[in-house]
Amino acid sequence: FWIARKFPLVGKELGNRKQRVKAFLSPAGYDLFRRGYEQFRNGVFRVTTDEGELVVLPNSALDELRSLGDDHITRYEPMDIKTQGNHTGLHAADDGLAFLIRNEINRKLPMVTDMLHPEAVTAVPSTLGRLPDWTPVIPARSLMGIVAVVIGRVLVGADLCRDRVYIEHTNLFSRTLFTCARKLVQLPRYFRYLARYFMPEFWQLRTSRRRVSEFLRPVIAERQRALRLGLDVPEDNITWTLRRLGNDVKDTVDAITHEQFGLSVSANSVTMLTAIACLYELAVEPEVIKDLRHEIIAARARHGDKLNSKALFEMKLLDSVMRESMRLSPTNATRWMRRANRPVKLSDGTVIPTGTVFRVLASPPLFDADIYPDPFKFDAYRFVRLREGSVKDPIGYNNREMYQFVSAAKENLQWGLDRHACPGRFFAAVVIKLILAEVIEHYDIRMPGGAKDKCPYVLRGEFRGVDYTQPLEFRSVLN
Ligand code: HEM
Repeated sequence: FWIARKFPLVGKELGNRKQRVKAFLSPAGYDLFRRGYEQFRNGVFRVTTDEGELVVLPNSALDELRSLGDDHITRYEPMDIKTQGNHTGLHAADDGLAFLIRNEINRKLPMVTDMLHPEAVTAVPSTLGRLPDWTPVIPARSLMGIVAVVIGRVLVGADLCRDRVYIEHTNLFSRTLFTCARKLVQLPRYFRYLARYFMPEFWQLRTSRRRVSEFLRPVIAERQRALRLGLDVPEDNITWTLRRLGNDVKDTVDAITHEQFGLSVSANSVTMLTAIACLYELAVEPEVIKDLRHEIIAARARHGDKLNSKALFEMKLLDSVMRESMRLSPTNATRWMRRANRPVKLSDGTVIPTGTVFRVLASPPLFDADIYPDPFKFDAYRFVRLREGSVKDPIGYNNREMYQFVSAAKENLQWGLDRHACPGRFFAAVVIKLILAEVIEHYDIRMPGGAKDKCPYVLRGEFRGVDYTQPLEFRSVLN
């Protein structure tokens, strides 16, 4: 609080600290970031949140911040506070996880896509079923399992990724971790070490860890035997990690279980929510669904009835829909949470003192009418036009491909930026495209009763996104 106090407060008129926290947690909270953006454009400001005073830096400061090293501004410490890594064991600076994503998944993306496509083709109809009439579906419930199976295909292989125990504990672990971390931060620091003995969430985390490692142990042992004998082995994370780590079964089971949970925490729910947000937008866009369906069928036909990497790249409308949907549901008003380990001096004279945890304003530029005309409208073709060059590029990038779904840029902080930009975004794009393609090709989607208006967005604190609790209606496309 004492460090943050030197920066101007947005929402001072809302009252004392308690009243400001209450306002932050209402829809008015989100507006504080827009007001800060308009009032201070290139200046630093602060907002009172339920987690304390949040220091917000302008997007323009990134030009200077991005040149500072990890020793100067760190991502890991504030992230570890969020996950309570010292207690839950899940640390942001996880080398194994980053290695797995950058060196295995990303390098083998065409192969990974070929592995995932059949999984999406099976998981979507087996979860949603055949729906001859319009049927209410809450996408968050159905898609969580589908995403876990599809991502699990890369982690634990074709046979295991559909196992109920595996899916249940992977999802349970992610949910429990964040509840556990939220409860821990409410406790006095010295008490947090004792919490593992009495907090039920810790028992759940331990149970999930134990169940998943018991589940993996025989598979890993069998895979090691096959590798020793030079037999053919499936390509998945179990094989990749064994090749990397060698033969120590105990460590390998621990390492793979740990990576498994690390990945599901960073990947499963955020990927699922990004995919689902598109369905809420499309529920009032039947013409766009038709165009997407043509695009999907045509791309598949060009590639021997497969949605491989090339086919996914060719589906520019789907890519545009995903980026436009993510723009309208950015979830967080700020991104790029960092802690200053030494003072940060900005060129306008502002000094961010040592120990300040700050974030960079991310969402107001996404609603800037100078960049995105009619910014609150869902325009499925917006990024198609920007990519193909049929409209002027408002930002003036060197390359129009910067308007792809996966492009990380200062004006699009949804993936972060530079060295810590999400390494999993290429994989996330593949998973989302494969699942959406399968859903869109085989199901019509609409609002309950065919209502013409889409669900209002939820605004609360830093959050802006679709209301994931609301049902949509699905109906099988009859051929
Ligand atoms: C739509 C889905 C996703 C979104 C919106 C997303 C968003 C982000 C963002 C904004 C960051 C940067 C944080 C920062 O700079 O402070 C990040 C980092 C990271 N993401 Fe993702 N992510 C997604 C999917 C995934 C997936 C599927 C994986 C794993 C395969 C993954 C793994 C990671 C990892 C390991 C980091 C840390 C990178 C580092 O510290 O260098 N993410 N993600």
